[in-house]
Amino acid sequence: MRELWPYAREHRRLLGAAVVLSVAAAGVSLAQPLVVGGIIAAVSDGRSWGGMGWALVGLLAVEVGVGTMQYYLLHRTAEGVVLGARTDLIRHVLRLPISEYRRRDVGDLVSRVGSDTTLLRGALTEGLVDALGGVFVLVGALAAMLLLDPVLAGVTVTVTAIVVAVSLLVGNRLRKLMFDTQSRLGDLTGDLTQTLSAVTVVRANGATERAQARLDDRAAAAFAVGVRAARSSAAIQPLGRAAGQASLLIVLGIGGYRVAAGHMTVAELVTFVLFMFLFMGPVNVGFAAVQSVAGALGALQRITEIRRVPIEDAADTIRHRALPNTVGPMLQFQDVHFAYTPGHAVLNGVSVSVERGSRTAVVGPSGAGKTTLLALIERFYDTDRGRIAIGGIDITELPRAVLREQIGYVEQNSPAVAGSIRDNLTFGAPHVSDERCRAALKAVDLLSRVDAEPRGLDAQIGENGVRLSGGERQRLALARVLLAEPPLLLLDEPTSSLDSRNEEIFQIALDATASDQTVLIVAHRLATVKNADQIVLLDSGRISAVGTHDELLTSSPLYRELARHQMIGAPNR
Ligand SMILES: Nc1ncnc2c1ncn2[C@@H]1O[C@H](COP(=O)(O)OP(=O)(O)OP(=O)(O)O)[C@@H](O)[C@H]1O
Repeated sequence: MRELWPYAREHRRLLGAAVVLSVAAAGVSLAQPLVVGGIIAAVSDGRSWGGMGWALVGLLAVEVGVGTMQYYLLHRTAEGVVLGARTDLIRHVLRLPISEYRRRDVGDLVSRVGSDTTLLRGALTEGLVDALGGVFVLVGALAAMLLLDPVLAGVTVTVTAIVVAVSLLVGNRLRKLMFDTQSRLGDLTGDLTQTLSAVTVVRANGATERAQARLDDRAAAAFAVGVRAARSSAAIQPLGRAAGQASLLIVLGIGGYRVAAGHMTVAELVTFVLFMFLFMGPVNVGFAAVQSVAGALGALQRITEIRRVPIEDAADTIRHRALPNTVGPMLQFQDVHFAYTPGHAVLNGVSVSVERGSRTAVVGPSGAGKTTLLALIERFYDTDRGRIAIGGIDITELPRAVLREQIGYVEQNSPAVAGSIRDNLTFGAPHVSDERCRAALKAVDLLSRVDAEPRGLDAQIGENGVRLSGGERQRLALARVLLAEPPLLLLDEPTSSLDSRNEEIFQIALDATASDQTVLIVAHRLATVKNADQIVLLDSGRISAVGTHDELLTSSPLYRELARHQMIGAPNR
């Protein structure tokens, strides 16, 4: 729970007020047995007790008032702590290295932000209220019991301590089991997320039953751990109740004997028993909360696990804060080596220069490493060896934000972000006017499509842009980078989903980009490639040839082969 202190610190004033109220509430509760004892003693002595009766009523009324405020303040603090933990986790999850999203189930990350923080909330709102509310009553009642009768107090404490020790042992085991339960739940969410995102593939392949069976297995795994947790925790509450009853019986037995022997008055015994009830109250609440606290600790462990993964730029050494306006090549790859998994090289000694304002096409067989090349420029991954420079500066020496400001990236499958058409267009340039948005849409022939929507630029495109076709998404992504006007455009098969008319529109839009914009384009279609200033032919992670279309047609058998078989409309056949 130490990990939560930074979030609690923000609310220390509220927490302080809640602690003061908790002390006051405990004082009010602890005064009651004394008043009741006084009333019994007065009745037995035949004295008047009316004033004490009213005092008791007053104490009860104050207890309700103080208790209400204390409850609110503690809940408010607990909600604040959960909010802090949640937003901090979200901030962290959004900044993890790209490799972490590939390595982990995105659904599992979602479940850590959703269900783990919810578990934490449950235990904190209940646990914090009960713990802070109860601790002063517990300590006060114990002190009063020790003062009243150390022997009876010793009996109560010993019985309770044995049961508490047992439940702490169980609680530790339970924390591990709850961690496992949450992890199995994360697996289930991960699998479900993946299945739903490929739901059309599942349906088209008639694989719904198989997908369900796999998800059922995941759910059953979570159930099995849940059952083990239930088995471990089943005895805790009955044990707690038994401890209370045993203490009561022993205290009543010994106390009754003492009263009979004249060593103790009835009023003292009743007062002691009332304090004992006050003492057992928080203890029983603690027993009842063992499972939810263990769940919260398990969830906290999962949250902390992600918080400990360094964020993307944690180890960056920044030597330049900005990109100076230099002459010379826009991009340089110098002997770049890279592997996603050690021992499986994807890029193997790539060296190439991209001139400022030039159009460079990257071509090559599927799996040659073309997309990887672009991902390295964006620093989604870092090279294993070698260096990539932008404007003469090693990209690892620039803040990633500065580097990425230089780049407009249209990905292969051009995912759309949640929100409206405008949100998608202005993602990279938040303050552009509607006129410029419309001009960019016109350039990619999307304006009439957007105008057909009743809400125009405000039309929501739904999660992943499901209301847009693949080609429309591609054109929207292109409009987005055109609007941001970055010096470097990275386009990964930007025309793969476009028909020939739209491909032509794309070419026109691309040709209209500023002449000082550098374009690096991964392409399969000859129409996109043949006018490039240079074509880089990648094969199995190595540069096989560099040159213009005509040069490569003459010099590279692989390029000739690609032109003949893969590129649409290859000339000279
Ligand atoms: N995240 C990843 N983790 C592990 N391996 C990957 C990852 N992404 C790509 N690869 C592998 O790296 C190699 C190069 O992939 P890349 O996507 O760069 O190829 P490509 O030339 O763009 O292919 P295509 O033309 O089919 O898009 C492939 O063998 C691919 O399986």
